[in-house]
Amino acid sequence: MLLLIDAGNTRIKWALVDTNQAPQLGEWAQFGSISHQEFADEATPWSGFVVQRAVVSNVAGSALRTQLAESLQRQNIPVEWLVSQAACAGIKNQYRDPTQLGCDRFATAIAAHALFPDQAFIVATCGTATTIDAVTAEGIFIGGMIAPGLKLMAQSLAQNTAQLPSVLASASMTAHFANYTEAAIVSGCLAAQAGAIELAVRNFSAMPDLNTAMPPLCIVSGGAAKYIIPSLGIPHRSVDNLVLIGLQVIASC
Ligand SMILES: Nc1ncnc2c1ncn2[C@@H]1O[C@H](COP(=O)(O)OP(=O)(O)O)[C@@H](O)[C@H]1O
Ligand SMILES: CC(C)(COP(=O)(O)O)[C@@H](O)C(=O)NCCC(=O)O
Ligand SMILES: [K+]
Repeated sequence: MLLLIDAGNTRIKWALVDTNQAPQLGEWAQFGSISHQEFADEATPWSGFVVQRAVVSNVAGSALRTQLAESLQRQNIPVEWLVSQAACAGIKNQYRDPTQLGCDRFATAIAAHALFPDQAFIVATCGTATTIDAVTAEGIFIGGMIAPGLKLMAQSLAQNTAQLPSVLASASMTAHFANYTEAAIVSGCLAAQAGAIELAVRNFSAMPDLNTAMPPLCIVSGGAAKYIIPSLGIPHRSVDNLVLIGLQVIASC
């Protein structure tokens, strides 16, 4: 089995790929996610399987990297740590320093380019942070935007004001003119998230040298996507676990 791990700043997503079955992208034998705390408490849901190698995207810092390295070493699983590069799997990374690009964003772009070849797209990953990245039909990663994630936005209001409570979104809530505080907070955060995504698509569509007749796709992923999508007023595709799909592409290179 090939183990794919996407260690984000809130959750660790994982998937097991049975490479003997020549699976399609996203066709996994097992997959799931655990919190950092669950992982710290020794939860390794992949440990019941025979794993030949692991490919890991870690953007959650060196302490988690050490925990992951030690855990995988205890299980005798060799690890390949993803580092963003200038080019890989059809993506040309135009970050000023290519290695500075979050490897989760790099893997996400690789995944979306593999799933939607010859398509320009904006890919929004709504996680701890919300990243919104632009990739041309030729696979050029132009660059992107980083904003606080939905939960971070709402928490920052609660932590930095005297009267605002801590609230979480629910999938039934959308950005609207709310008439009570909790809904007004969620609405404002949803409007900021959805508005940023819509602005990115609008601006990317207006770029003169996109040289494609097709308008860019809008692809949305990440743990908070289900809360933000109902407020999106533009055509979009919801695709989960793009980082893991990107790791699956990279592992097969
Ligand atoms: N009920 C909720 N309300 C708002 N945001 C939520 C809620 N549940 C999950 N989230 C969002 O999903 C994020 C986790 O999604 P994930 O893509 O796994 O993040 P990461 O990759 O940064 O670890 C949380 O940080 C939070 O922003
Ligand atoms: C922006 C991120 C924190 C997003 O991580 P996540 O929200 O998935 O935990 C991560 O992509 C990152 O650490 N990037 C490095 C800086 C950059 O991409 O420019
Ligand atoms: K992420």
